[in-house]
Amino acid sequence: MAAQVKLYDTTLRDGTQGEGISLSVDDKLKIAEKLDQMGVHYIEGGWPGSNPKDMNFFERAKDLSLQQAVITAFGSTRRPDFKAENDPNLQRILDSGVKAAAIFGKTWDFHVTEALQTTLEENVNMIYDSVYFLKENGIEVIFDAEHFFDGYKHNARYAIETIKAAEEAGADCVALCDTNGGSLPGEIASIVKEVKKHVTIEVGIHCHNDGELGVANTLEAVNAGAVHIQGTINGYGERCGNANLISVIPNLQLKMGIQCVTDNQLKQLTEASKYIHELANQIPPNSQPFTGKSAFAHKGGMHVSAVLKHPETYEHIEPEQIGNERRVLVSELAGQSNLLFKAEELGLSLDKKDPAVKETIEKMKAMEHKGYQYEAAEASFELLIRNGMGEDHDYFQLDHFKIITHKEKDGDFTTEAVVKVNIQGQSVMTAAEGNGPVNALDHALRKTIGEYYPLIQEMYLSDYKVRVLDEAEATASKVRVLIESSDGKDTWSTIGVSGNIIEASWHALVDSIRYYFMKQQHQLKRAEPIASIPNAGVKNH
Ligand SMILES: CC(=O)SCCNC(=O)CCNC(=O)[C@H](O)C(C)(C)COP(=O)(O)OP(=O)(O)OC[C@H]1O[C@@H](n2cnc3c(N)ncnc32)[C@H](O)[C@@H]1OP(=O)(O)O
Ligand SMILES: CC(=O)C(=O)O
Repeated sequence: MAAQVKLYDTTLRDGTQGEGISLSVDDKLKIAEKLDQMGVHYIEGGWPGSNPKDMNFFERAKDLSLQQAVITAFGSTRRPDFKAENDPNLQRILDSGVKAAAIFGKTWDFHVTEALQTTLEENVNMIYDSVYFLKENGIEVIFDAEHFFDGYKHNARYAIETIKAAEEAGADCVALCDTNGGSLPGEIASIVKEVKKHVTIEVGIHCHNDGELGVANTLEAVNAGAVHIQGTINGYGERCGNANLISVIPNLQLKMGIQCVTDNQLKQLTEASKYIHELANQIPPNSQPFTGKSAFAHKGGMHVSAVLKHPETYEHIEPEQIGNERRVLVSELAGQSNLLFKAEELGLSLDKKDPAVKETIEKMKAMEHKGYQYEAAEASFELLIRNGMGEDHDYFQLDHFKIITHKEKDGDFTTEAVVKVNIQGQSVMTAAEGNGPVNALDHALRKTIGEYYPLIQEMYLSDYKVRVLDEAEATASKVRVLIESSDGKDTWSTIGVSGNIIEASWHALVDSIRYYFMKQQHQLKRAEPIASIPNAGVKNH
């Protein structure tokens, strides 16, 4: 179905004006390809008059084979008292070889006299001449009416005069900008409606998010007749960012019935959002609406119970429509529905009436009260459920461990750990060194049980996090250790809590190994029977 509105993405220009966002030319090209696949109609690649990187982007973008998106260059109107044909900024736009350009001009009288320091009349001429010059050179022109809403509120007559000058000079579209991001939805709607009485060309919208209304203001503008929609992926942009297209698109399509991309493109939204976060070196916020990890994550037992009966009880759309998924979290706020959902997800057949359901929930709540947080440690939680169902994954039992840390004045810091465990009735003891207590403990435990379970060599610790649970108690407080492990293919997280960081680490470490052995049970071979090894039973290194 044909699009009823046009999506204009400015991630590569306004998005990079956001603090901490910097993209290489390669990144920009990859993002441009992704935006095209997503169904975006215009991709603002940068400002050719600003820097050599942006110029290089336009040069290399000529080799992209895009399905539909038009690469667009950004720039400003000519400088006061310059001829448009002599203005270096406008010249760079022509040099970039684009078919479309967005140029911004002043529409707020205060900005004309105070920032540009020119006359109101000269500013109108700057707009007219610049648009005319680009149109004369065969370029589609979008006039970005900078500060339009603030300008309109201060001097409506002048603001309208500026956009009429752009229209008369041949602009194809006038995009009304809420540059300072402070307007309210009602103001946006009434001003867009008013503008539509004065111009006949396409009206567009470009909102910033300073009042956290970037998306709402954009949707209001569309309701009032705007058909050209500017925004950025994930809402990157100057100060608090721009209207987030990742939210604008599904709101338009699924709530307002305004077609802008195909249903298949809509399903790529979550993947596209993450991909662009990755290239921009940003950690995706879990709570990002629509595409965040938590956008369809249900934690409260009451919610889970209802969602399992009818998802729409606590979901505003079906997560699959935008390529996201429903998740159920486990915590002290869980009810039996959370547990049953998780069990099913894990392929465990657990009946609602099974006493293990109630017992496991009670045990989990008691552990959470001690400081455990299973939401972040799904492997430990799986062990807890399986344990509740009567499964035994106790591959070894601790007898004791000792850790000695040695530091000499101005000398090296060394740590040794000795671990003694029982494996299938045998007692085994090993020592190992490490660069700290947890590392030494990990090495010693691996050596000890490695003789029996060589599989342990396949897994390793990939992340280790410690959180002090009651900072007020200082060194007497509890610590929560979260360990992430991997075998190069999968990762899993386990947890330990104790008043002692080493004991907390031990619990997380042991859960990690148990979980891996449980998952790889088919490969879990035991080494030579210990009785055949001379002096078997106790090994001292
Ligand atoms: C609302 C927006 O987001 S607009 C986009 C803002 N983005 C950026 O600024 C990023 C890219 N900018 C740059 O690389 C640089 O600012 C450049 C190359 C464009 C200009 O650099 P410089 O020539 O050193 O000027 P500088 O940045 O200090 O100031 C901007 C000048 O443009 C003028 N100007 C501002 N808006 C306009 C306009 N719409 N039309 C013409 N001139 C303008 C300013 O009055 C100022 O002129 P002045 O130097 O005579 O005071
Ligand atoms: C043009 C632009 O980025 C703005 O006015 O915010």
